[in-house]
Amino acid sequence: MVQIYTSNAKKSKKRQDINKTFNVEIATLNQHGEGVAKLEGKVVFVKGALPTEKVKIKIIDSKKRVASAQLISISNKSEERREPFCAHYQACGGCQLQHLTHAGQLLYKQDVVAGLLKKHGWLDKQTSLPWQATIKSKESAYRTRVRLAAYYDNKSRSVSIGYRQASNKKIVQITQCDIMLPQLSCLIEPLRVLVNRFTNKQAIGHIDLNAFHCEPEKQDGKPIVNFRFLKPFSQQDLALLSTFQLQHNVIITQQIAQNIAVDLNNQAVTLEYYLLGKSISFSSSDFTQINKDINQAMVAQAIDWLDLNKNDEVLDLYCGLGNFSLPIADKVKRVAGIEGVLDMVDKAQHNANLNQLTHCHFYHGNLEEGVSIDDTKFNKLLLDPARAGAENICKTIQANNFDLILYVSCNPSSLARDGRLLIEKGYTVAKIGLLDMFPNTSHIETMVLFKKNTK
Ligand SMILES: C[S@@+](CC[C@H](N)C(=O)[O-])C[C@H]1O[C@@H](n2cnc3c(N)ncnc32)[C@H](O)[C@@H]1O
Repeated sequence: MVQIYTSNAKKSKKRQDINKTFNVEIATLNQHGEGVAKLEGKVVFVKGALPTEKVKIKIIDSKKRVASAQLISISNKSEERREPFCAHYQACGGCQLQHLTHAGQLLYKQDVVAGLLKKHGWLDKQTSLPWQATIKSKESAYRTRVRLAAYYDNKSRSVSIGYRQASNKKIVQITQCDIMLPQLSCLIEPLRVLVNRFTNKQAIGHIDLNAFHCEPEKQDGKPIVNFRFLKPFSQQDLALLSTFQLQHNVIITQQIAQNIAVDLNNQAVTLEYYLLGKSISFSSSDFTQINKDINQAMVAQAIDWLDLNKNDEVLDLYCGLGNFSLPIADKVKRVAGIEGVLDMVDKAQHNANLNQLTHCHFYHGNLEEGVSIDDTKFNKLLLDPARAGAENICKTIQANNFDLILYVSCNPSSLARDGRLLIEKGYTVAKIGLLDMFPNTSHIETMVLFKKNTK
Protein backbone atom coordinates (compact mmCIF):
# COMPACT_ATOMS: atom_id res chain seq x y z
CA MET A 1 0.00 0.00 0.00
CA VAL A 2 1.30 3.45 -0.86
CA GLN A 3 1.62 5.62 2.16
CA ILE A 4 1.44 9.39 1.76
CA TYR A 5 4.12 10.69 4.06
CA THR A 6 4.76 14.28 5.08
CA SER A 7 7.90 14.79 7.08
CA ASN A 8 7.72 16.84 10.26
CA ALA A 9 10.29 19.20 8.77
CA LYS A 10 7.94 19.87 5.82
CA LYS A 11 4.91 20.26 8.09
CA SER A 12 6.66 22.76 10.30
CA LYS A 13 7.91 24.64 7.22
CA LYS A 14 4.30 25.19 6.20
CA ARG A 15 3.44 26.62 9.59
CA GLN A 16 6.66 28.38 10.47
CA ASP A 17 5.24 31.83 9.64
CA ILE A 18 2.34 31.48 12.14
CA ASN A 19 2.13 34.48 14.49
CA LYS A 20 4.76 36.38 12.49
CA THR A 21 3.90 39.90 11.36
CA PHE A 22 4.44 41.28 7.86
CA ASN A 23 3.69 44.40 5.84
CA VAL A 24 1.78 43.71 2.62
CA GLU A 25 -0.24 45.58 0.02
CA ILE A 26 -3.78 44.38 -0.70
CA ALA A 27 -4.34 43.72 -4.39
CA THR A 28 -7.98 42.67 -4.54
CA LEU A 29 -10.90 41.14 -2.60
CA ASN A 30 -11.81 37.46 -2.78
CA GLN A 31 -15.31 36.00 -3.03
CA HIS A 32 -15.75 36.16 0.74
CA GLY A 33 -14.89 39.87 0.91
CA GLU A 34 -11.39 39.29 2.34
CA GLY A 35 -8.40 41.31 1.15
CA VAL A 36 -5.92 39.33 -0.94
CA ALA A 37 -2.15 39.96 -0.89
CA LYS A 38 0.95 38.12 -2.08
CA LEU A 39 3.62 37.23 0.46
CA GLU A 40 6.74 35.21 -0.27
CA GLY A 41 5.06 33.09 -2.93
CA LYS A 42 1.88 32.58 -0.92
CA VAL A 43 -1.56 34.10 -1.30
CA VAL A 44 -2.68 35.65 1.99
CA PHE A 45 -6.30 36.43 2.89
CA VAL A 46 -6.82 39.35 5.27
CA LYS A 47 -10.30 39.89 6.71
CA GLY A 48 -11.21 43.59 6.91
CA ALA A 49 -8.54 44.84 4.48
CA LEU A 50 -9.36 46.64 1.21
CA PRO A 51 -7.63 46.87 -2.18
CA THR A 52 -4.77 49.44 -2.41
CA GLU A 53 -4.30 49.45 1.37
CA LYS A 54 -0.84 48.89 2.83
CA VAL A 55 -1.38 46.87 5.96
CA LYS A 56 0.44 45.17 8.80
CA ILE A 57 -0.78 41.61 9.28
CA LYS A 58 -0.23 38.66 11.61
CA ILE A 59 -0.38 35.17 10.09
CA ILE A 60 -2.96 33.02 11.91
CA ASP A 61 -3.14 30.00 9.59
CA SER A 62 -0.69 28.86 6.99
CA LYS A 63 -0.56 26.15 4.34
CA LYS A 64 1.85 25.51 1.49
CA ARG A 65 0.38 28.07 -0.90
CA VAL A 66 -2.20 30.03 1.10
CA ALA A 67 -2.37 31.70 4.48
CA SER A 68 -4.90 33.64 6.53
CA ALA A 69 -3.88 36.71 8.47
CA GLN A 70 -5.29 39.06 11.04
CA LEU A 71 -5.30 42.76 10.19
CA ILE A 72 -3.13 44.64 12.71
CA SER A 73 -2.97 48.15 11.26
CA ILE A 74 -3.45 50.11 8.06
CA SER A 75 -0.86 52.66 6.95
CA ASN A 76 -2.85 54.15 4.05
CA LYS A 77 -6.60 53.71 4.03
CA SER A 78 -8.61 53.08 0.87
CA GLU A 79 -10.90 55.93 -0.19
CA GLU A 80 -13.68 53.35 -0.17
CA ARG A 81 -13.20 52.56 3.55
CA ARG A 82 -15.83 53.75 6.03
CA GLU A 83 -16.79 53.17 9.67
CA PRO A 84 -19.03 50.10 10.07
CA PHE A 85 -22.43 51.17 11.42
CA CYS A 86 -23.00 48.12 13.64
CA ALA A 87 -21.48 47.75 17.11
CA HIS A 88 -21.30 43.94 16.68
CA TYR A 89 -19.56 44.08 13.29
CA GLN A 90 -16.06 42.98 14.34
CA ALA A 91 -17.26 39.89 16.21
CA CYS A 92 -20.39 38.90 14.28
CA GLY A 93 -20.27 36.71 11.18
CA GLY A 94 -23.47 38.12 9.67
CA CYS A 95 -21.94 40.98 7.62
CA GLN A 96 -18.53 40.99 5.91
CA LEU A 97 -18.47 44.31 4.04
CA GLN A 98 -19.71 47.08 6.32
CA HIS A 99 -16.22 48.67 6.21
CA LEU A 100 -16.63 49.22 2.44
CA THR A 101 -18.92 51.92 0.98
CA HIS A 102 -22.13 50.63 -0.58
CA ALA A 103 -20.97 51.79 -4.04
CA GLY A 104 -17.64 50.02 -3.43
CA GLN A 105 -19.47 46.80 -2.46
CA LEU A 106 -21.38 46.78 -5.74
CA LEU A 107 -18.23 47.38 -7.81
CA TYR A 108 -16.46 44.60 -5.89
CA LYS A 109 -19.35 42.16 -6.46
CA GLN A 110 -19.47 42.88 -10.17
CA ASP A 111 -15.68 42.37 -10.35
CA VAL A 112 -15.94 39.01 -8.58
CA VAL A 113 -18.63 37.82 -10.98
CA ALA A 114 -16.83 39.18 -14.06
CA GLY A 115 -13.57 37.51 -12.97
CA LEU A 116 -15.17 34.11 -12.43
CA LEU A 117 -17.08 34.23 -15.71
CA LYS A 118 -13.93 35.14 -17.61
CA LYS A 119 -12.05 32.29 -15.90
CA HIS A 120 -14.78 29.87 -17.02
CA GLY A 121 -14.50 30.97 -20.64
CA TRP A 122 -17.64 33.09 -20.94
CA LEU A 123 -15.70 35.53 -23.11
CA ASP A 124 -14.34 32.92 -25.50
CA LYS A 125 -17.19 33.50 -27.94
CA GLN A 126 -18.26 37.07 -27.17
CA THR A 127 -16.01 40.05 -26.64
CA SER A 128 -17.78 41.63 -23.66
CA LEU A 129 -20.62 40.94 -21.26
CA PRO A 130 -23.75 43.11 -21.63
CA TRP A 131 -23.89 44.39 -18.02
CA GLN A 132 -27.16 46.11 -17.11
CA ALA A 133 -27.82 48.52 -14.23
CA THR A 134 -27.74 46.86 -10.80
CA ILE A 135 -31.04 46.64 -8.95
CA LYS A 136 -30.01 48.56 -5.84
CA SER A 137 -31.31 48.02 -2.33
CA LYS A 138 -31.35 50.33 0.66
CA GLU A 139 -28.34 49.20 2.61
CA SER A 140 -29.87 48.67 6.05
CA ALA A 141 -33.30 47.68 7.38
CA TYR A 142 -33.82 45.41 4.36
CA ARG A 143 -33.82 41.90 5.80
CA THR A 144 -37.36 40.56 6.18
CA ARG A 145 -36.41 37.03 7.25
CA VAL A 146 -33.63 35.92 9.55
CA ARG A 147 -32.54 32.88 11.56
CA LEU A 148 -31.05 33.57 14.98
CA ALA A 149 -28.85 30.85 16.41
CA ALA A 150 -29.37 29.96 20.07
CA TYR A 151 -26.84 28.39 22.39
CA TYR A 152 -27.31 27.06 25.92
CA ASP A 153 -24.14 27.36 27.99
CA ASN A 154 -23.94 24.64 30.65
CA LYS A 155 -21.58 26.63 32.85
CA SER A 156 -23.57 29.85 33.10
CA ARG A 157 -26.91 28.03 32.50
CA SER A 158 -27.94 30.77 30.15
CA VAL A 159 -28.90 31.05 26.50
CA SER A 160 -27.23 33.43 24.04
CA ILE A 161 -28.94 34.33 20.80
CA GLY A 162 -27.31 35.89 17.80
CA TYR A 163 -25.37 35.03 14.67
CA ARG A 164 -22.56 32.53 14.28
CA GLN A 165 -19.04 33.88 13.98
CA ALA A 166 -17.64 33.25 10.53
CA SER A 167 -14.34 31.81 11.82
CA ASN A 168 -15.28 29.39 14.59
CA LYS A 169 -19.08 29.11 14.44
CA LYS A 170 -19.41 30.36 18.04
CA ILE A 171 -22.51 32.44 18.66
CA VAL A 172 -22.03 36.16 19.01
CA GLN A 173 -24.76 37.50 21.23
CA ILE A 174 -26.29 40.55 19.59
CA THR A 175 -28.69 43.12 20.95
CA GLN A 176 -29.77 44.59 17.63
CA CYS A 177 -29.13 44.11 13.93
CA ASP A 178 -29.52 47.09 11.62
CA ILE A 179 -29.77 45.09 8.43
CA MET A 180 -33.05 43.56 9.67
CA LEU A 181 -36.33 45.42 9.50
CA PRO A 182 -36.57 47.49 12.72
CA GLN A 183 -39.70 45.57 13.81
CA LEU A 184 -37.57 42.38 13.85
CA SER A 185 -34.39 43.87 15.28
CA CYS A 186 -36.22 45.29 18.31
CA LEU A 187 -37.30 41.74 19.26
CA ILE A 188 -33.78 40.35 19.74
CA GLU A 189 -33.07 41.57 23.27
CA PRO A 190 -36.61 40.85 24.61
CA LEU A 191 -36.31 37.35 23.12
CA ARG A 192 -33.02 36.74 24.91
CA VAL A 193 -34.66 37.73 28.19
CA LEU A 194 -37.68 35.54 27.42
CA VAL A 195 -35.78 32.34 26.58
CA ASN A 196 -33.66 32.71 29.69
CA ARG A 197 -36.84 32.50 31.76
CA PHE A 198 -37.92 29.20 30.13
CA THR A 199 -38.09 26.08 32.28
CA ASN A 200 -36.60 24.00 29.44
CA LYS A 201 -34.15 26.50 28.05
CA GLN A 202 -31.66 23.71 27.11
CA ALA A 203 -34.17 22.58 24.46
CA ILE A 204 -33.83 25.69 22.33
CA GLY A 205 -32.61 25.12 18.76
CA HIS A 206 -32.94 28.37 16.83
CA ILE A 207 -35.42 31.20 16.29
CA ASP A 208 -36.67 32.38 12.88
CA LEU A 209 -38.00 35.92 12.54
CA ASN A 210 -40.12 36.65 9.50
CA ALA A 211 -41.86 39.79 8.33
CA PHE A 212 -41.92 38.93 4.62
CA HIS A 213 -45.72 39.01 4.71
CA CYS A 214 -45.98 42.34 6.55
CA GLU A 215 -47.42 45.12 4.41
CA PRO A 216 -47.04 48.63 5.86
CA GLU A 217 -50.66 49.41 5.02
CA LYS A 218 -52.03 46.20 6.56
CA GLN A 219 -52.53 46.43 10.31
CA ASP A 220 -52.88 42.66 10.76
CA GLY A 221 -49.47 41.77 9.33
CA LYS A 222 -47.64 40.86 12.53
CA PRO A 223 -44.05 39.57 12.50
CA ILE A 224 -43.67 35.84 13.12
CA VAL A 225 -41.34 34.47 15.79
CA ASN A 226 -40.86 30.79 15.00
CA PHE A 227 -39.13 28.61 17.60
CA ARG A 228 -37.24 25.44 16.86
CA PHE A 229 -37.61 23.88 20.28
CA LEU A 230 -36.57 20.27 20.88
CA LYS A 231 -39.40 19.52 23.35
CA PRO A 232 -43.04 20.58 23.67
CA PHE A 233 -43.26 23.87 25.60
CA SER A 234 -44.08 23.48 29.30
CA GLN A 235 -47.28 25.14 30.60
CA GLN A 236 -45.17 27.78 32.30
CA ASP A 237 -43.23 28.53 29.12
CA LEU A 238 -46.49 28.70 27.16
CA ALA A 239 -47.76 31.34 29.57
CA LEU A 240 -44.56 33.36 29.10
CA LEU A 241 -44.88 33.06 25.31
CA SER A 242 -48.52 34.20 25.37
CA THR A 243 -47.62 37.30 27.32
CA PHE A 244 -44.69 38.03 24.98
CA GLN A 245 -46.94 37.64 21.94
CA LEU A 246 -49.37 40.24 23.25
CA GLN A 247 -46.73 42.64 24.54
CA HIS A 248 -44.73 42.69 21.30
CA ASN A 249 -47.61 42.32 18.83
CA VAL A 250 -46.13 39.24 17.13
CA ILE A 251 -47.34 35.74 16.29
CA ILE A 252 -45.38 32.99 18.01
CA THR A 253 -45.12 29.64 16.29
CA GLN A 254 -43.28 26.41 16.92
CA GLN A 255 -41.68 24.29 14.22
CA ILE A 256 -43.07 20.77 14.60
CA ALA A 257 -41.94 19.28 11.29
CA GLN A 258 -39.69 20.43 8.44
CA ASN A 259 -42.33 22.65 6.86
CA ILE A 260 -45.02 22.84 9.52
CA ALA A 261 -45.23 25.51 12.16
CA VAL A 262 -48.10 25.75 14.65
CA ASP A 263 -49.21 28.63 16.83
CA LEU A 264 -49.65 28.52 20.61
CA ASN A 265 -53.10 26.91 20.11
CA ASN A 266 -51.52 24.14 18.02
CA GLN A 267 -53.07 25.44 14.79
CA ALA A 268 -50.98 25.39 11.60
CA VAL A 269 -50.08 28.97 10.64
CA THR A 270 -50.21 30.00 7.00
CA LEU A 271 -49.11 33.47 5.95
CA GLU A 272 -49.43 35.36 2.71
CA TYR A 273 -47.19 37.79 0.90
CA TYR A 274 -48.20 39.95 -2.03
CA LEU A 275 -46.12 40.19 -5.16
CA LEU A 276 -47.04 42.06 -8.35
CA GLY A 277 -50.74 41.52 -7.82
CA LYS A 278 -50.46 37.90 -6.69
CA SER A 279 -51.03 36.58 -3.22
CA ILE A 280 -48.61 33.83 -2.18
CA SER A 281 -49.26 31.76 0.92
CA PHE A 282 -46.41 30.24 2.90
CA SER A 283 -45.34 28.96 6.32
CA SER A 284 -42.66 30.72 8.32
CA SER A 285 -40.18 27.89 7.72
CA ASP A 286 -40.59 27.89 3.90
CA PHE A 287 -37.93 29.40 1.68
CA THR A 288 -38.82 33.00 0.91
CA GLN A 289 -36.45 35.61 -0.47
CA ILE A 290 -34.94 37.74 2.31
CA ASN A 291 -35.21 41.22 0.78
CA LYS A 292 -38.80 42.01 -0.11
CA ASP A 293 -38.18 45.15 -2.20
CA ILE A 294 -35.43 43.51 -4.23
CA ASN A 295 -37.55 40.39 -4.68
CA GLN A 296 -40.28 42.49 -6.27
CA ALA A 297 -37.82 44.31 -8.55
CA MET A 298 -36.09 41.01 -9.40
CA VAL A 299 -39.33 39.28 -10.47
CA ALA A 300 -40.35 42.37 -12.48
CA GLN A 301 -36.96 42.34 -14.23
CA ALA A 302 -37.28 38.59 -14.95
CA ILE A 303 -40.65 39.25 -16.61
CA ASP A 304 -39.14 42.08 -18.64
CA TRP A 305 -35.99 40.21 -19.72
CA LEU A 306 -37.94 37.08 -20.68
CA ASP A 307 -39.98 39.31 -23.02
CA LEU A 308 -43.12 37.27 -22.33
CA ASN A 309 -46.11 36.94 -24.64
CA LYS A 310 -49.34 34.93 -24.80
CA ASN A 311 -47.75 32.15 -26.88
CA ASP A 312 -44.98 31.47 -24.38
CA GLU A 313 -44.76 28.25 -22.38
CA VAL A 314 -42.43 28.80 -19.42
CA LEU A 315 -40.67 26.19 -17.32
CA ASP A 316 -39.67 27.48 -13.86
CA LEU A 317 -37.12 25.16 -12.20
CA TYR A 318 -36.40 25.44 -8.46
CA CYS A 319 -39.73 27.25 -8.25
CA GLY A 320 -40.28 27.21 -4.47
CA LEU A 321 -43.72 28.59 -3.65
CA GLY A 322 -44.20 30.01 -7.17
CA ASN A 323 -42.45 33.32 -6.49
CA PHE A 324 -41.64 33.74 -10.21
CA SER A 325 -44.25 31.43 -11.78
CA LEU A 326 -47.33 33.15 -10.38
CA PRO A 327 -46.56 36.72 -11.51
CA ILE A 328 -45.35 35.33 -14.86
CA ALA A 329 -48.55 33.32 -15.41
CA ASP A 330 -50.73 36.29 -16.42
CA LYS A 331 -48.50 37.07 -19.37
CA VAL A 332 -48.17 33.62 -20.96
CA LYS A 333 -49.98 30.57 -22.31
CA ARG A 334 -48.84 28.31 -19.49
CA VAL A 335 -46.25 27.90 -16.72
CA ALA A 336 -44.94 24.75 -15.06
CA GLY A 337 -42.78 24.80 -11.95
CA ILE A 338 -40.64 22.03 -10.48
CA GLU A 339 -39.52 22.03 -6.85
CA GLY A 340 -37.78 19.47 -4.60
CA VAL A 341 -39.70 20.08 -1.36
CA LEU A 342 -43.05 18.31 -1.71
CA ASP A 343 -44.79 20.53 0.78
CA MET A 344 -43.75 23.63 -1.17
CA VAL A 345 -45.03 22.05 -4.40
CA ASP A 346 -48.43 21.61 -2.73
CA LYS A 347 -48.33 25.20 -1.51
CA ALA A 348 -47.32 26.48 -4.97
CA GLN A 349 -50.30 24.65 -6.53
CA HIS A 350 -52.54 26.00 -3.79
CA ASN A 351 -51.18 29.47 -4.62
CA ALA A 352 -52.01 29.01 -8.30
CA ASN A 353 -55.58 28.01 -7.36
CA LEU A 354 -55.83 30.92 -4.91
CA ASN A 355 -54.96 33.30 -7.77
CA GLN A 356 -57.22 31.47 -10.27
CA LEU A 357 -54.30 30.58 -12.51
CA THR A 358 -55.59 27.41 -14.14
CA HIS A 359 -52.70 27.25 -16.62
CA CYS A 360 -50.05 27.11 -13.87
CA HIS A 361 -48.97 23.65 -12.66
CA PHE A 362 -46.40 22.52 -10.15
CA TYR A 363 -44.52 19.23 -9.94
CA HIS A 364 -42.31 17.54 -7.39
CA GLY A 365 -38.87 16.43 -8.53
CA ASN A 366 -35.23 16.22 -7.61
CA LEU A 367 -33.63 18.36 -10.30
CA GLU A 368 -30.24 16.83 -9.63
CA GLU A 369 -31.69 13.82 -11.42
CA GLY A 370 -33.02 15.89 -14.34
CA VAL A 371 -36.38 17.34 -15.34
CA SER A 372 -39.20 14.96 -14.39
CA ILE A 373 -41.78 16.20 -16.93
CA ASP A 374 -41.81 16.46 -20.73
CA ASP A 375 -39.96 19.72 -21.32
CA THR A 376 -40.02 19.69 -25.11
CA LYS A 377 -42.99 22.09 -25.46
CA PHE A 378 -41.59 24.90 -23.31
CA ASN A 379 -39.85 27.74 -25.13
CA LYS A 380 -38.57 29.75 -22.17
CA LEU A 381 -36.73 28.46 -19.09
CA LEU A 382 -36.17 30.05 -15.70
CA LEU A 383 -33.58 28.62 -13.29
CA ASP A 384 -33.30 29.82 -9.69
CA PRO A 385 -31.25 27.14 -7.94
CA ALA A 386 -29.79 27.06 -4.43
CA ARG A 387 -26.03 27.67 -3.97
CA ALA A 388 -25.09 24.31 -5.49
CA GLY A 389 -26.36 25.54 -8.86
CA ALA A 390 -28.03 23.65 -11.68
CA GLU A 391 -25.17 21.69 -13.24
CA ASN A 392 -27.11 18.59 -14.16
CA ILE A 393 -29.95 20.60 -15.67
CA CYS A 394 -27.53 22.64 -17.79
CA LYS A 395 -25.82 19.41 -18.89
CA THR A 396 -28.98 17.54 -19.80
CA ILE A 397 -31.49 20.06 -21.17
CA GLN A 398 -32.20 20.01 -24.87
CA ALA A 399 -30.89 23.39 -25.92
CA ASN A 400 -33.10 23.45 -28.99
CA ASN A 401 -36.23 23.80 -26.89
CA PHE A 402 -35.53 27.10 -25.22
CA ASP A 403 -35.19 30.42 -27.03
CA LEU A 404 -34.34 32.17 -23.77
CA ILE A 405 -32.96 30.91 -20.45
CA LEU A 406 -33.02 33.18 -17.43
CA TYR A 407 -30.62 32.09 -14.68
CA VAL A 408 -30.98 33.68 -11.21
CA SER A 409 -27.94 32.81 -9.13
CA CYS A 410 -26.97 33.20 -5.47
CA ASN A 411 -23.49 31.75 -6.05
CA PRO A 412 -21.24 33.14 -8.79
CA SER A 413 -19.03 30.01 -8.79
CA SER A 414 -21.85 27.62 -9.71
CA LEU A 415 -23.25 30.24 -12.13
CA ALA A 416 -19.87 30.44 -13.91
CA ARG A 417 -19.70 26.65 -14.24
CA ASP A 418 -23.33 26.18 -15.36
CA GLY A 419 -23.39 29.15 -17.74
CA ARG A 420 -20.33 27.80 -19.53
CA LEU A 421 -22.34 24.63 -20.26
CA LEU A 422 -25.14 26.72 -21.79
CA ILE A 423 -22.65 28.71 -23.90
CA GLU A 424 -21.22 25.43 -25.19
CA LYS A 425 -24.76 24.37 -26.12
CA GLY A 426 -25.18 27.41 -28.37
CA TYR A 427 -26.31 30.28 -26.15
CA THR A 428 -25.04 33.86 -25.90
CA VAL A 429 -25.23 36.07 -22.85
CA ALA A 430 -27.86 38.66 -23.83
CA LYS A 431 -28.08 40.50 -20.48
CA ILE A 432 -26.41 40.27 -17.10
CA GLY A 433 -26.96 42.28 -13.92
CA LEU A 434 -26.42 42.23 -10.18
CA LEU A 435 -29.32 42.11 -7.74
CA ASP A 436 -28.33 43.89 -4.53
CA MET A 437 -30.20 41.35 -2.42
CA PHE A 438 -27.75 41.23 0.50
CA PRO A 439 -26.02 44.62 1.09
CA ASN A 440 -23.10 44.63 3.55
CA THR A 441 -22.56 40.90 3.17
CA SER A 442 -20.37 39.11 0.66
CA HIS A 443 -23.35 37.21 -0.80
CA ILE A 444 -23.76 37.89 -4.51
CA GLU A 445 -27.00 37.53 -6.47
CA THR A 446 -26.84 37.75 -10.26
CA MET A 447 -29.37 37.49 -13.08
CA VAL A 448 -28.26 36.35 -16.54
CA LEU A 449 -30.31 36.06 -19.71
CA PHE A 450 -29.03 33.51 -22.25
CA LYS A 451 -30.32 33.71 -25.80
CA LYS A 452 -30.20 30.82 -28.26
CA ASN A 453 -27.85 31.59 -31.15
CA THR A 454 -29.54 31.84 -34.53
CA LYS A 455 -28.02 29.58 -37.14
C1 LIG B 1 -33.06 29.92 -4.26
S1 LIG B 1 -34.50 29.03 -3.87
C2 LIG B 1 -35.60 29.74 -5.05
C3 LIG B 1 -37.07 29.51 -4.82
C4 LIG B 1 -38.01 30.38 -5.64
N1 LIG B 1 -37.63 30.44 -7.03
C5 LIG B 1 -38.13 31.77 -5.07
O1 LIG B 1 -37.80 32.76 -5.75
O2 LIG B 1 -38.61 31.91 -3.92
C6 LIG B 1 -34.13 27.46 -4.51
C7 LIG B 1 -35.23 26.44 -4.43
O3 LIG B 1 -34.73 25.23 -5.02
C8 LIG B 1 -35.20 24.12 -4.28
N2 LIG B 1 -34.24 23.02 -4.54
C9 LIG B 1 -32.97 22.92 -4.06
N3 LIG B 1 -32.39 21.79 -4.54
C10 LIG B 1 -33.30 21.18 -5.34
C11 LIG B 1 -33.30 20.00 -6.12
N4 LIG B 1 -32.24 19.20 -6.17
N5 LIG B 1 -34.41 19.68 -6.83
C12 LIG B 1 -35.50 20.49 -6.80
N6 LIG B 1 -35.56 21.63 -6.07
C13 LIG B 1 -34.49 21.97 -5.35
C14 LIG B 1 -35.26 24.63 -2.85
O4 LIG B 1 -36.15 23.86 -2.07
C15 LIG B 1 -35.71 26.07 -3.04
O5 LIG B 1 -37.11 26.18 -2.99
